[in-house]
Amino acid sequence: MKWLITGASGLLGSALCAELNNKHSVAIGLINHHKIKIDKALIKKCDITDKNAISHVLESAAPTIIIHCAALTNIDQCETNLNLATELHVTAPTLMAKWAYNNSCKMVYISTDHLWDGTQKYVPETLQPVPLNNYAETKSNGEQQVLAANPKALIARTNFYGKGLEWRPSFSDWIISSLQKREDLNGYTDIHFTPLHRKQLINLLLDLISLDARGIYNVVSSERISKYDFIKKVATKFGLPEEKVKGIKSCETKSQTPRPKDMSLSSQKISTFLGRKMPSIDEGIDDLYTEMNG
Ligand SMILES: NC(=O)C1=CN([C@@H]2O[C@H](COP(=O)(O)OP(=O)(O)OC[C@H]3O[C@@H](n4cnc5c(N)ncnc54)[C@H](OP(=O)(O)O)[C@@H]3O)[C@@H](O)[C@H]2O)C=CC1
Ligand SMILES: Cc1cn([C@H]2C[C@H](O)[C@@H](COP(=O)(O)OP(=O)(O)O[C@H]3O[C@@H](C)C(=O)[C@@H](O)[C@H]3O)O2)c(=O)[nH]c1=O
Repeated sequence: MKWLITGASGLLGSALCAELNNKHSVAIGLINHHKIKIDKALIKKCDITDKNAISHVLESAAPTIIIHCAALTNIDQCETNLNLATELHVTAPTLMAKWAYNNSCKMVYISTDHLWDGTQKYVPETLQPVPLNNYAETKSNGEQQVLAANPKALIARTNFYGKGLEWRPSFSDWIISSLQKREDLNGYTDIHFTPLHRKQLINLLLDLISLDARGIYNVVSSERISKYDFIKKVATKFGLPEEKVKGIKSCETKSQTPRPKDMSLSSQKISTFLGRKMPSIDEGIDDLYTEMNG
């Protein structure tokens, strides 16, 4: 199999390329501004807002699977640069999805838990998105257009953490480095999510792909947790000063961009499809501990 991973210099894409190499597949990773070396992966620079550049890569690489991880993940920047968010979340993946459909290639679109107004918990795949911001709006449009162009595509809605990159610290890096420096941390008690450790996410994605899953799947943990409780759990596991973590309501900090409060997704569909329960929060944090200390 020949894999094409967009966003190979990002949190998910870099780890995916590394994992695929462990499994003896050919992985081509696309980057834009940040150079990265990944053992045995072929890394190419390609600005995916350039349609000709994408078409050239697709024709010359001829992948059998595309995993679209590239995105504008800074939510505030999506508010000020709707065009770029639309290019990355809608236009480029739709072009890839069409190519994939015509060339017997599997298309996978990585989506998010950010698509609703945050008033419901454990949201199932069937609930119509209610986007609160440009990030959510463009990711939701991207899902729809990719599926319209390619009904065999897989859309994976997720939220994940894990060791970050020099230029891209992750949510868990933020927690660990702040507490290591004994800085105070404000953890939101009113924002809930169902995150996975990135390694778990990658294993689940590979399982879904091997079974040719199509349509929308939530790829999330089995448990919902507040950001505050998650931060406290990480602190406990890593032996960091828990007393530095303060519980606050998200409205107590100034955020320019509206964000959903409850982002928890239901894991029922994927559990039924794969025939197993999704990981718990503690299992994910154990994996984080192994990753950071292994
Ligand atoms: N991180 C998270 O907490 C969550 C992420 N997601 C989704 O998961 C996916 C992966 O996210 P994550 O790994 O965090 O993303 P990152 O922000 O870590 O990485 C973004 C990637 O997109 C690439 N990129 C940006 N602009 C372009 C461009 N014009 N042309 C080519 N590549 C470009 C970047 O390349 P470069 O740096 O080289 O410019 C980088 O490799 C995304 O679809 C995101 O929406 C969903 C839920 C939570
Ligand atoms: C969670 C949290 C964040 N913060 C701060 C840190 C950070 O700079 C800012 C935004 O936090 P987050 O990065 O968690 O939130 P956000 O930017 O909303 O992260 C999102 O990323 C994208 C890509 C997604 O797809 C989402 O689902 C979501 O995880 O708020 C706190 O002060 N306390 C907290 O408890």
